Amino acid sequence: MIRVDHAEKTFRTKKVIDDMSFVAAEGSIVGLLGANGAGKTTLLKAMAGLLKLDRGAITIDGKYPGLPARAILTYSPDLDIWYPWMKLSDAMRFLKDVYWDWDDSKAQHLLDFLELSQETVIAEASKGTKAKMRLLLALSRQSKYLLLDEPFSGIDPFTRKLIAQAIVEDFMEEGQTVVISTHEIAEVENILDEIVFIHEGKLLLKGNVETLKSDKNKSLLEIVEEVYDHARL
Ligand SMILES: Nc1ncnc2c1ncn2[C@@H]1O[C@H](COP(=O)(O)OP(=O)(O)OP(=O)(O)O)[C@@H](O)[C@H]1O
Repeated sequence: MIRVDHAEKTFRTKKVIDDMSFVAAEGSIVGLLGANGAGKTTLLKAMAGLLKLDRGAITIDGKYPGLPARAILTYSPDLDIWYPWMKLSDAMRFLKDVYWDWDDSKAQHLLDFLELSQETVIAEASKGTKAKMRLLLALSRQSKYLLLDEPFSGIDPFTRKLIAQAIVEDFMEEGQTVVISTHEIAEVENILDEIVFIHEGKLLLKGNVETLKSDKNKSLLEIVEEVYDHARL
């Protein structure tokens, strides 16, 4: 379980995470939703141990982010982290050398499904292809916790839906917990179990997607838009 407990983070004078608390239960897919600048990446980085909170705490199965939790968590950032000369095969080899949970057969399956070539130089690939490569590199590890920052950004809407569904049906590990930050609410609402909707660092709405939808008799996008409009008044 990932537990976020009264998390706070300020950059210079701006509070970008403000007294945030929620839980990502084991085996669930949680959508971290919010407009540009809401604080999604900051929160994911704090979960991954890449930045320190000013107040509050995050734990992953009771362990603090960073080194203690690294063996059970994969963080896939929304940017290129590879050297410009690296081919997809170089990045795959690197991760295989570093992580014991790299799964060769899953990587091969993902190469076929996402129609990727190992020979492609990552820096030279299109935006959509880079996004698919990031997904392959993240999903080929069998880690218990998976943090995906904007995994569908740059992928066309038709393919997005297909990939989102495949993540759940074909590529998720048993009991794996996935946190996905995204703006693409309509395309992913079918795969999400829970949502955490944030705005300017504050938590506006959290809950089970099916319960929220049946309580309000609306789509997830409509519910989130309503809450967002209300918060901006
Ligand atoms: N290192 C930093 N120094 C100063 N401010 C920062 C830093 N990183 C993020 N911020 C600010 O924190 C706020 C939240 O940024 P964050 O990247 O977490 O938002 P986001 O929800 O991921 O946005 P987007 O959807 O546009 O990617 C923004 O106002 C951003 O400018």
